[in-house]
Amino acid sequence: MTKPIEGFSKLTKEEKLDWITTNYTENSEDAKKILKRYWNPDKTLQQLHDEFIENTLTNYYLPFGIAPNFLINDTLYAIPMAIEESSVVAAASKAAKFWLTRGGFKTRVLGTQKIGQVHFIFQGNPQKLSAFFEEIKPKLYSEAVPITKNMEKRGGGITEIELRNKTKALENYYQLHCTFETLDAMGANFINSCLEQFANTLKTGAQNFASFTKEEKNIEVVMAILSNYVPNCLVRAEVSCPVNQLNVGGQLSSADFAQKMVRAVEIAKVEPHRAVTHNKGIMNGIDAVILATGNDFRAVEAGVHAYAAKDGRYSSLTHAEVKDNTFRFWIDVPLALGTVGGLTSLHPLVKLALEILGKPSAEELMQIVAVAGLAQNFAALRSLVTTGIQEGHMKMHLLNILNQLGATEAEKTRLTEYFKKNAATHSAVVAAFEQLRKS
Ligand SMILES: CC(C)(COP(=O)([O-])OP(=O)([O-])OC[C@H]1O[C@@H](n2cnc3c(N)ncnc32)[C@H](O)[C@@H]1OP(=O)([O-])[O-])[C@@H](O)C(=O)NCCC(=O)NCCSC(=O)C[C@@](C)(O)CC(=O)[O-]
Ligand SMILES: NC(=O)C1=CN([C@@H]2O[C@H](COP(=O)(O)OP(=O)(O)OC[C@H]3O[C@@H](n4cnc5c(N)ncnc54)[C@H](O)[C@@H]3O)[C@@H](O)[C@H]2O)C=CC1
Repeated sequence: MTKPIEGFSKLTKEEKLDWITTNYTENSEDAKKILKRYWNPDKTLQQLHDEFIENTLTNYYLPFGIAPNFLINDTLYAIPMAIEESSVVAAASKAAKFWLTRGGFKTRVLGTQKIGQVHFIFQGNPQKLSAFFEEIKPKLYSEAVPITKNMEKRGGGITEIELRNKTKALENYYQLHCTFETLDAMGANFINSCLEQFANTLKTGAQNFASFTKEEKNIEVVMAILSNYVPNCLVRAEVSCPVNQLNVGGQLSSADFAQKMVRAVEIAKVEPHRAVTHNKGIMNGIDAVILATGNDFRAVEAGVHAYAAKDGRYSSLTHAEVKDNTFRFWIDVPLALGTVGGLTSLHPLVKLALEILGKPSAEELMQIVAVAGLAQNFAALRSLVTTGIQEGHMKMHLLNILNQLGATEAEKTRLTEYFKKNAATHSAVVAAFEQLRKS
């Protein structure tokens, strides 16, 4: 059995490779070859990537693709997407092309408020705590000035600090609930630094607050951390057109298609099992742009799903209606994004993705990302209510299956042709491949 290792973090990269491949793989030399194949020959670039995280062994590639033809507020964008799943980029591109001739996407930022909290335990009189809070509130701001002064110069900073009594939820639990404007930064580090300063001011201030008893002076700060639930850092993206312009081909009339789209959204609104998949489809688009632009997809995912459940039941992030013969389809989504900070100026591909997008501000990026989510949902629903999802998805997935089977280039060409006219299920692809090899 492999023994635990002390000091792994201190080993060199080669030593780490030796240890992991010797102890956890069947063929150490083969495993090392795989890991090293992904090293970048440019040593400086490789070192940059090594230093993004800890204990780096190699790089993990994701395809970086482009979905063109996105008309957003009358500007044409080509949207970079980093994702492993086939058909997502094609679906986004198809939806962009569809709406290009129908007025494009309209977007607006509904808010940019970020949130952070100092969670603390206070055993004592709540009125005295309120009086104490009013007294130290100016100090909370002033002692944070070394952290906030540059952000304030840019027009951002701390926007509010509130004392919240949470003792009904948990005995003696209070919080400083704080809001921030972090402009083009996602803001995690800025907010956390401010919160840790607030925590110090709070604890020190309590020790010196004359009307507190000895016990009341001992405020216990449990933690100080930003919240990834940002319902007021919100963006709306929408499309609309007269129903008779919704011609999607096939048997379905434009009116029936519009009606089915609305029904599909209504089902996702009331049925959590469907809502989760519906929103997964939206996140196909959102995450891909978040990754390509070096943003924090875990933060976005956590916040988006909390928002989808804000009314007490997990529900659709998109909405659809037919009113006065107009089909309208829109999304409201919370997105705390950065176009400065984090990886944005470090990762060469991230910098390039932002350049392709016209070096957007964080607000502009919020709008682009929301559009990617909406487009993805439109494409998926369009397939679901017409041909079914498998036709298009399997068409795109075909090459993955053929690669798994070890098909040659000539075999891939023959089989791609064949599956233009035949339904591509996994078993059908395997059968056609085997047949081709026999013939
Ligand atoms: C897959 C398509 C686009 C095929 O659609 P199609 O009609 O067969 O495509 P087409 O060959 O007629 O081409 C039309 C346009 O689609 C795009 N397109 C088409 N093919 C490509 C390609 N190879 N590479 C790049 N772009 C492509 C491209 O914009 C192209 O225009 P052009 O470039 O020719 O001017 C369509 O069937 C579709 O949109 N399907 C939906 C796919 C989807 O949603 N995939 C996500 C994965 S499934 C999932 O995870 C989520 C889900 C579905 O469960 C969510 C939910 O349930 O709500
Ligand atoms: N729970 C979470 O989501 C957490 C996330 N993180 C990570 O924190 C990182 C993001 O933190 P940030 O503070 O955004 O990045 P950061 O620490 O790189 O800071 C960005 C800084 O850029 C400066 N700046 C320059 N021009 C600006 C402009 N126009 N607008 C605003 N600021 C400008 C500001 O000083 C700002 O604080 C991400 O990598 C994220 O993964 C870290 C801790 C927790």
